[in-house]
Parts: sequence; structure tokens; C-alpha cells
Amino acid sequence: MTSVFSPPRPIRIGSRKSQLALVQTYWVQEQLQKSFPNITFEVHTMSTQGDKILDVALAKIGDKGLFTKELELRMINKEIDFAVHSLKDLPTNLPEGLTLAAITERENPADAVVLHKKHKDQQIETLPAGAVIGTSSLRRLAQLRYKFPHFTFKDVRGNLITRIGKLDAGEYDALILAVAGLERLDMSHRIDQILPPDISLHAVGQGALGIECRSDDTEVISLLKAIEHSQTRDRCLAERSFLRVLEGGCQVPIGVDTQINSKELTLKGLVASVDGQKLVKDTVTGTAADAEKLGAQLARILRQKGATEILEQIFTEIQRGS
Ligand SMILES: NCc1[nH]cc(CCC(=O)O)c1CC(=O)O
Repeated sequence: MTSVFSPPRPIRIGSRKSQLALVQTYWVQEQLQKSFPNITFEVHTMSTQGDKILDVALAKIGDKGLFTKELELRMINKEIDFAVHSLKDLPTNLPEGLTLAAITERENPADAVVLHKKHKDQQIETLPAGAVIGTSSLRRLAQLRYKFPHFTFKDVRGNLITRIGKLDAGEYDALILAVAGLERLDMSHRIDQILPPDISLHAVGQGALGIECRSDDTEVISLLKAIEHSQTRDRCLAERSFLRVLEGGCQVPIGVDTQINSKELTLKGLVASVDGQKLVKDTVTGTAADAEKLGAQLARILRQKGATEILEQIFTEIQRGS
């Protein structure tokens, strides 16, 4: 029998070891600590597969959950109680026994351009033909190739600090990175341009944190609800439902943009081919309470407009290893 005098159990938070993951995890820890001063929240760090495989282009690994699997195993084994993820790295279908318990308030979800200093005061529109643009995301690649076919695109891996080091060393003319990551790492001063939706729709869940825990852990779930941001949650549920119905992982060229005005949710989405030749997009609007239905509806509209063919071609290419 639990005595009323027994202290509450310490809650163990799992995190990747990258600087960004740690900043995000410590932020969640601090928010929870403020809401629940009598509970101890401990951070347990670990490397994930995605942190270890640094020499292969992410798109070619094609494995969903690269950054989340180890943390999920530890949760299932009850070694940790919940895990903090960049929501965009969290697959849309979670393993049995785990749930997306809370989504925190989103930072600016857009993509940013970080320029080499020799291009200071330029914009992506004014970079010279042949400029080398670094990105490891097929979504950014496909959309930018569609708009700017005269650039050269080159993969870039490693954490944010490593990537910026490669830019400064002259390996690239510009990088495309998430605004949110740069802000969280106190590198907003490196943002030269924020890409508007007509140049780049952001990734599903970008800029938000997703907190995953065991589905049957009602105690932890109720703690996590205290730091949930309901508008971000509605927007991200619509985005994730769109991605789930299209059956795309984080590594396919699928972009979104969402807005909420009073209770009305607008979801814009696109699917593009990696060569930048084909791009289909559309927008749906409805009540935020129907977030997931709206996402599924937009996915069906885009399939009718040709998204199925674009995605099938990408999966065939990935399987062929090209
Ligand atoms: N896939 C890597 C990743 N995962 C989350 C972020 C940034 C933070 C966020 O989008 O929430 C980044 C870096 C980037 O895309 O530039």
C-alpha cells in the first residue's frame, strides 16, 4: 500500500545528447519543475542511431524513427518515463504502448537561410547561379530546386554547430536550417532570411516539441498535460495526420503551413518531386476540433492531384539506392 507520506516517485526524462536535444529537454524539465515543485525530474541522456550514422545521407537511410527508437525502447523497458523529441523527428505512428502525451508551444516553424559571410546582405533570390546550397532534407531540396533550378545542392550532415562550421569554412554558399533550432541554440544572429511559405513550406511538426510516454502511465500523462499548448497541438495534429495519410516519413518532400484564427484551422500542404520538376499543393480550412480530419482530407486532395505518383517514384528511387 502506498502511504500518503511516501515522496512522489522521481520522474526520469530521456534525451538525445545533441546540444539541441539537451536544450529542449532542460527547457521541458524546467517548465515541469515550476508546475510541480515537489516532484524530482531527472534527465538521462543517450546516443541514438541517428547520432551515430553521420556519413550517410539521411534520405538514403530511409529509416523512420532513427532519432527516437532507443529512447522508445528505454520507455517500454521502464528505464525512463518520458522522452522529449523535436516533434518533426517523431514518426507519425508510434510503437504500441507509447503515446504522444503533449505538444509544447511552437517556435517559429519556418526554414531559415544562413549565408556565408561573402554573401552578406544577399537573399536567396540574389545568390549567383551555381551557388552551393547545403541541406540534408529532401523537402527543402525539392522546393528550392523547383524555385531555383540554377543552384547546386549539396548534402550536409552533423549537428547544427558542425553544419555552420562547414558553411563558415567555405564548403557552402548558404545553408537552409530550421529557425527554431537556431533560436534554441542562441544562434538567431546567424539567420539572414526567413523563408516565406511560397518558397518553402516547413516540415510537419517543425518548431514544436513532442513528449512521448507510456500510454498506461496516467500519472505522467497528467503531469505533461500541464505544459501542453493547445493551439500548437491542434496545428500539429492536422499536420501529422496529413503526413500519416500520405504515408510519408520525415524524409520525403512533404511541406506544410498551418494557421489558427479563433477556432478555424487552415492547413496548407505540398508534395514535390526531388528533381524539383513536379509540385502539387492545396489548402483546407475547417474547425480546429477536426484537426486530424482536415489533415486526412488534404492528403486525399493531393493524392488526386498527383501526389501518389510523386511519392511512388521517390520510394522506388530510395529502394534502388540511387
Ligand atoms: N532533423 C534535424 C532537426 N530536428 C529538429 C531540428 C530543429 C528544431 C525543430 O525543427 O523543431 C533540426 C535541425 C534542422 O532541421 O535544421
